[in-house]
Amino acid sequence: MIRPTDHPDIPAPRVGVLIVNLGTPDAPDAPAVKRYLREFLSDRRVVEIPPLLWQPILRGIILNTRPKKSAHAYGQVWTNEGSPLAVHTRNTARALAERFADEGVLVDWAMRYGNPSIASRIAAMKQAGCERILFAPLYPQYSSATTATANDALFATLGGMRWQPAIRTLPPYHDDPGYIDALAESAQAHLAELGRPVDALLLTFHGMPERTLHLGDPYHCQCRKTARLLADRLQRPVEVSFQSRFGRAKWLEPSTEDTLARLARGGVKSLAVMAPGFSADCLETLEEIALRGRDVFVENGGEFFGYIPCLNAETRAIDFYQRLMRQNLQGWLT
Ligand SMILES: C=CC1=C(C)c2cc3[nH]c(cc4nc(cc5[nH]c(cc1n2)c(C)c5CCC(=O)O)C(CCC(=O)O)=C4C)c(C)c3C=C
Ligand SMILES: [Fe+2]
Ligand SMILES: [Fe+2]
Repeated sequence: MIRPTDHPDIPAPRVGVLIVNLGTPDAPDAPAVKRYLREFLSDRRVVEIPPLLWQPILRGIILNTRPKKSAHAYGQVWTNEGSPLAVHTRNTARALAERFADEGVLVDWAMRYGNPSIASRIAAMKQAGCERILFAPLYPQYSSATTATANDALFATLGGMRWQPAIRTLPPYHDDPGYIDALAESAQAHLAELGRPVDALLLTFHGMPERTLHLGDPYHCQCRKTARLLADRLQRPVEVSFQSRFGRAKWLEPSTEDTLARLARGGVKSLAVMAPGFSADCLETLEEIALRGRDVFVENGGEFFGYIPCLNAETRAIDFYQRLMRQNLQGWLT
């Protein structure tokens, strides 16, 4: 007979939470951006063109032109602590780790592309005794190009492990009342800080090729639902648009750039813009929207442009994530 006391050296199985974001270059220079873009844009979930057609375009054209341009853009938003996306994701993990410390839950973070990789952090968590892991891609809306590919990378990692941890993956939280509340409170607080009322509020989401919608990707519908719930909660109308168009295919419409120009030309003088599809500020919000988007609005006759930051690692975000993770850890916490 084996009694528990026969094995006093085996530690109790631990629970871990791994929060995941898209990934970002290690430095704001062309070689680092090239490494990052090569990995990101070679993902068949992101660019759904057969590799025999796509790889020559990627390696022959895009990786020879885009890194320099993108490195310049990254340089405009880079901080002393690193890329904004990495800084906010790390700060979120640290703040959540504190909230869960008493319960012995380990909280870590990883990136789908670049560093720290999902494989390296899963290995480290297993090493630290995590036999149960909640894998949490921080994308409010599900998309094949974000949530699904993060899950793919996780399962590829598990494929190489003899003793796998048990896994739960975080579902999208685009319509979670706690998420809508956090967005609404953030919007209200930042709108008040602007010190003046705005004529319109624009919600900009990252774009996707339109065909992904027809192929059944729920992303577009989930963005629309987030927007509708947030408008209801704020009791004000909102505009919705999709940004960051890439390549020649038709992307979801209306585009953010066109919308900024249309609003300004239509007489909107003061505008607030928010990005409820991004958990953290990054190149796409800080450079594309807060800098270039502002220019488009002003060039077309707009006068005042207020950018409302993402939830990042603000206390209201951490409060929400703590509740969300706790719900998804049900039965795993003692
Ligand atoms: C090639 C097509 C792209 C698809 C499809 C796509 C979907 C998608 N992306 C995000 C979130 C982020 N994207 C970010 C950067 C970024 N995105 C693309 C292209 C596609 N994205 C590129 C080429 C880049 C790199 C920057 C550039 O060269 O312009 C980022 C920011 C990363 C950072 O380092 O700050 C995020 C976040 C979502 C949510 C999404 C689909 C729903
Ligand atoms: Fe993107
Ligand atoms: Fe962009």
